[in-house]
Amino acid sequence: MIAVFGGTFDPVHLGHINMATQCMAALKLSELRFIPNAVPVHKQGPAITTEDRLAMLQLATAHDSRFTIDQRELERDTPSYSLLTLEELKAEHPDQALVFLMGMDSFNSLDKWYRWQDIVSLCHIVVYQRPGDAFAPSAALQTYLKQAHCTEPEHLSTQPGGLCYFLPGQPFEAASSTIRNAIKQRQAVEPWLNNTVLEYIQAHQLYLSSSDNT
Ligand SMILES: Nc1ncnc2c1ncn2[C@@H]1O[C@H](COP(=O)(O)OP(=O)(O)OP(=O)(O)O)[C@@H](O)[C@H]1O
Ligand SMILES: O=C(O)c1ccc[n+]([C@@H]2O[C@H](COP(=O)([O-])O)[C@@H](O)[C@H]2O)c1
Repeated sequence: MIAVFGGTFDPVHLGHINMATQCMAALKLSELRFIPNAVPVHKQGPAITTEDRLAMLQLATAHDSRFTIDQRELERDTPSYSLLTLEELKAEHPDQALVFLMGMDSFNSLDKWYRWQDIVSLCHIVVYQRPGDAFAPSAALQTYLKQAHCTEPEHLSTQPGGLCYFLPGQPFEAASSTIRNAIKQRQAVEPWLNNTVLEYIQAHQLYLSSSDNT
């Protein structure tokens, strides 16, 4: 199975690392690829440089060699459509099932993604709970779930894509936008960040400027 975790990671936080860790355990993965995007489709562009986002992702994932970083979206200057990335991965690994990990807020808006129905047939979707984001599928997502909902993670490796699994686990309250705002207001952000990421943010004075996006 090829499992990927796409995000803006601006910055990567412990909520991301928590869900990635839970996903690796539940799906018995030998690798989970973080895929930082370059040009987010549905939100403002990152507040900091690609180099800084990538450096923090490297620091936050360094403790586990099963976490890898796939930089392909950073090399494109067009919108970071997940379908393109998944199609490339499928072409590279035609015999492997594909898994895309996301939080509940992403799942609730999945039917707004570019060619979402092609995405959900190409890969399995694995969803993690997020505090403040209740399960709220649209009618289109409910229809998808009628045939896609899967309760056994073992089933994911038995077919190439098309299933949706809700990963159990403790929700973790953290959001990159909250962290960026807190830093700008000189408030504490320690509970949400890996120590090395916090040190990097402080050393490079990230997210302090009022010109940074929030
Ligand atoms: N605390 C969390 N719990 C569950 N899922 C999360 C959490 N934080 C992020 N995610 C999920 O991780 C993916 C990447 O998230 P992203 O990098 O945009 O971080 P974010 O915290 O949502 O950022 P922002 O606050 O700027 O919107 C998304 O699918 C999102 O739903
Ligand atoms: O392909 C799309 O239309 C699409 C729309 C919204 C989000 N995504 C992807 O979903 C992942 C999480 O997005 P975000 O905005 O929460 O960082 C990230 O990999 C995005 O590129 C993809």
